[in-house]
Amino acid sequence: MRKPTDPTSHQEGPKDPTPIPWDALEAWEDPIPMQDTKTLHHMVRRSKNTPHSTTGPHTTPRGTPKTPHHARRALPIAPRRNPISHQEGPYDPHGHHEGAPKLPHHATRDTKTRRHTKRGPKNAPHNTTAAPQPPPTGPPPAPGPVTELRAPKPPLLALSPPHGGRCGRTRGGGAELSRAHRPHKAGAAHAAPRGGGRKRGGGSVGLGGSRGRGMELGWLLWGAAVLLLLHLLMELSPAVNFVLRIGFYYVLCIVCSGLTAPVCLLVNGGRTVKNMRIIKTVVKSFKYFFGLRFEVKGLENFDVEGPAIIVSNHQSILDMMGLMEVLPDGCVQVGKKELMYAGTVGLITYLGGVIFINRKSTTSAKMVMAEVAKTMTADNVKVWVYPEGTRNCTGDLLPFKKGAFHLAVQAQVPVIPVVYSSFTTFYNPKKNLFTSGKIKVEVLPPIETKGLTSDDVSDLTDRCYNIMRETLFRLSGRSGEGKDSS
Ligand SMILES: CCCCC/C=C\C/C=C\CCCCCCCC(=O)SCCNC(=O)CCNC(=O)[C@H](O)C(C)(C)COP(=O)(O)OP(=O)(O)OC[C@H]1O[C@@H](n2cnc3c(N)ncnc32)[C@H](O)[C@@H]1OP(=O)(O)O
Ligand SMILES: CCCCCCCC/C=C\CCCCCCCC(=O)OC[C@@H](O)COP(=O)(O)O
Repeated sequence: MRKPTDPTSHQEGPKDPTPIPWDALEAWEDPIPMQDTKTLHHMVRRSKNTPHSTTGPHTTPRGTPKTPHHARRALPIAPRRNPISHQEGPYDPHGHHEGAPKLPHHATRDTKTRRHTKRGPKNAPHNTTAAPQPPPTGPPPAPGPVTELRAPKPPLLALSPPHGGRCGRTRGGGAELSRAHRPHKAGAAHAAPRGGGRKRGGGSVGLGGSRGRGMELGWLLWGAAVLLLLHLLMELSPAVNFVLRIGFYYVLCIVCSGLTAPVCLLVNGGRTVKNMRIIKTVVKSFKYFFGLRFEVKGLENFDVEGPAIIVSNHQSILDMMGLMEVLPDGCVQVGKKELMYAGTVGLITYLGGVIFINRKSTTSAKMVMAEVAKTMTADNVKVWVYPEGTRNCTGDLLPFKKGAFHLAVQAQVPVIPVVYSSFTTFYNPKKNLFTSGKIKVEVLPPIETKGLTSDDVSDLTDRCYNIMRETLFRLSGRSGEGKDSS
């Protein structure tokens, strides 16, 4: 591993190739990826250094990429290769699954079918208890060695393979379970409680349908009454309206993230910017729930050759909808690292390749940004930064932080400003205002940074700020304002 002699030298601009400050990056806390990549790193080291490991060959999954864990943490945006050490060979997220711990699937089946053993053959080959088992379908599963059962958890990138592996086994297991249930249903129907039989498999027709229909009607009426009450409360109280609408947005984000994460894992195999396409498709439907409309101009300005830094104003958590409305392909966002802990939302942002920064540590944030500057060109990604650094729903811009502009100058890539009109007419948490509304979005022409150095960053920041502020006021119907600001 390459070690720098001067960990602060990354600030010196593009002409001075920056050594990666490995030590400081190691110190950067990043629990979700760290946990997994540490395991990975540990496994890689052990397999390299101790080929005759006492824990056996299964402790290191075959196909594990030989990648420094901090490197993958910084910008793991290219799906099949190590985003920093590009020379280190192809990165195959699916490779882990070959070595993933394999539970002998009869273990799962045994616990679930023990109740139905009367119909099984007396000498079921894999049964270790006194009770016989139902006949196995297909070849009898071979229990793995103890070391397999104790193999370390595979890294997050290997949670769910796109082909075979766990998916295949799960399907098989499911089929056997349903077969195992059949004799139970047929033979013990008389012992089942009445309600249970009725609820499953369309039993309501045969078993007192009118009472079942009455209950269903009751539930429907209750549901309708609750909805009506909520509607009335929302009409009468702006606070209730706000809480319910924003609460619904949270629930939507959490639920959709939870549902989308497995899809991302199955389709793309792990953390990759490609997942953003899937996330975008889902999030683009959210606006219909809230009566929001977007009027977008200037999308052609995204068509720059190669990577770029996109900067935009940040008004609310609702910005996710606006972001996904225009997000170009191959673009990741810079986000605060606290997002990682937001349950399923944290998972989906992680899978989408969001670059997490620690706002409480300037040094750490700057180092992550410097790392991104190096890798974004090689990986050909665009990086979306909110230069205000926090949400601001006042209808104006906060002063810009300079991280995005340092990044652009270091990578010598253009800055593309994107401006969203003010939300204040339809969204204001202080006034409990959240109604439907129209948002105007304008993608402005790219600002070149070729030949600029770190000395030019302040000017670049001011230039961008002024253009964006002027545009914000124009889009928000406050023309004439903001022209003289600096
Ligand atoms: C399927 C259903 C899904 C449901 C929906 C769920 C999810 C959607 C999925 C994905 C979307 C995710 C979107 C995530 C969006 C998240 C948004 C945010 O989190 S915004 C907050 C985080 N972002 C930022 O803060 C970026 C802006 N900040 C900066 O750029 C900062 O500069 C910084 C790099 C963070 C550092 O900030 P800090 O306050 O610590 O320092 P200063 O800015 O004051 O800088 C100090 C000093 O250093 C110089 N500097 C800054 N950066 C650099 C650099 N890279 N290199 C060199 N020098 C640097 C700076 O100029 C200052 O010096 P001086 O004063 O002399 O100029
Ligand atoms: C197990 C823990 C469960 C935690 C529950 C999770 C709660 C969060 C769930 C859904 C919220 C959806 C948010 C979508 C992403 C929003 C990104 C965003 O806009 O973050 C704000 C950040 O830019 C600036 O933060 P601050 O203004 O500085 O603050």
